[in-house]
Amino acid sequence: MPPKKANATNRVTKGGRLGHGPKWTPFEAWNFDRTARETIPGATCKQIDSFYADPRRWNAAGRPQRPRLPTLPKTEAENESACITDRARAALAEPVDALGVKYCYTCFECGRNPDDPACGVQCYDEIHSGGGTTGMKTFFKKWLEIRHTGTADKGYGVFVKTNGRYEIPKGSYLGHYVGEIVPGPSKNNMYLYEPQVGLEWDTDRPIVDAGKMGNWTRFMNSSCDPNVGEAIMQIGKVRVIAFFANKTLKSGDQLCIYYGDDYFTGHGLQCTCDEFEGPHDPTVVGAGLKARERQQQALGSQS
Ligand SMILES: C[S@@+](CC[C@H](N)C(=O)[O-])C[C@H]1O[C@@H](n2cnc3c(N)ncnc32)[C@H](O)[C@@H]1O
Repeated sequence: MPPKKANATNRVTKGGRLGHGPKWTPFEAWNFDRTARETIPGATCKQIDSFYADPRRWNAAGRPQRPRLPTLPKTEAENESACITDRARAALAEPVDALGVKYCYTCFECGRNPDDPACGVQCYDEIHSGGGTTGMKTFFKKWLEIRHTGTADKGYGVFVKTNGRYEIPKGSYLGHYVGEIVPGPSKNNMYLYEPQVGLEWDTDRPIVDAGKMGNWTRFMNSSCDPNVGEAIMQIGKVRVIAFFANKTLKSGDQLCIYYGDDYFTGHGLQCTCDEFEGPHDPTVVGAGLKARERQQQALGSQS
């Protein structure tokens, strides 16, 4: 029998699945003039709404496979058995990190501390299903859109819908960064985030890589005066990088975070945000500083 021809195009269909991975749903965006919708070209990136860990990547890195994150435990009973190892459970039960810093993340849904047994995976489900108090899927569809910024360097960005009738108040929870949880150190790309997320084990920090799969937050560009701040927080048992409005967001505003001092120089790039004329290094006097001040204010106002 002749060998089967590998054909990537017919293996992946819209609405189907890529291997055992998440659902294949390419991102769509408005063009710059907002006259046409386009599927983001060249995007191998799939839309997902929770973390995904590919066992093959963990195997390749010689690491034991720990969490099965694509399907979060649905019940507390399941939570106790298959999905979370004893070690990770212990880490979660003891809300102190290796440096002795007390975690003080509170759950979005129930407002409880992560070590409170009453805060469970149902909280995470609520947020994603559009239930509960936040309904993130609905929120994005209603208020935000991905649109081309009109410049090749910045590519696509996230904007408050131009036809929105309301403003998004300062302090609003906007969403959180999801992607593939990969064993660190990961092959560098433009979409890596390196917090402690979800479960922690050994001394390795899992990295959230939104290069191949992620949600709309991966399209947020960087600004030296960001209107979106981030904080590590907790939804049920899952630790997340959550985004908040630093200021009131109005129709047409682009949502921007600050990528940090090292991002642009680290990638051999320059920032071209609207805050400063022409390409610039955010660490030059005033730029990175302003972003940090704004970030501090945002974090301060949450505690
Ligand atoms: C996380 S992605 C953001 C989404 C991206 N614009 C896209 O179309 O996929 C990061 C990349 O966006 C571009 N970018 C984001 N903010 C920028 C800025 N202030 N100046 C220049 N390029 C920026 C850079 O190419 C960067 O590597």
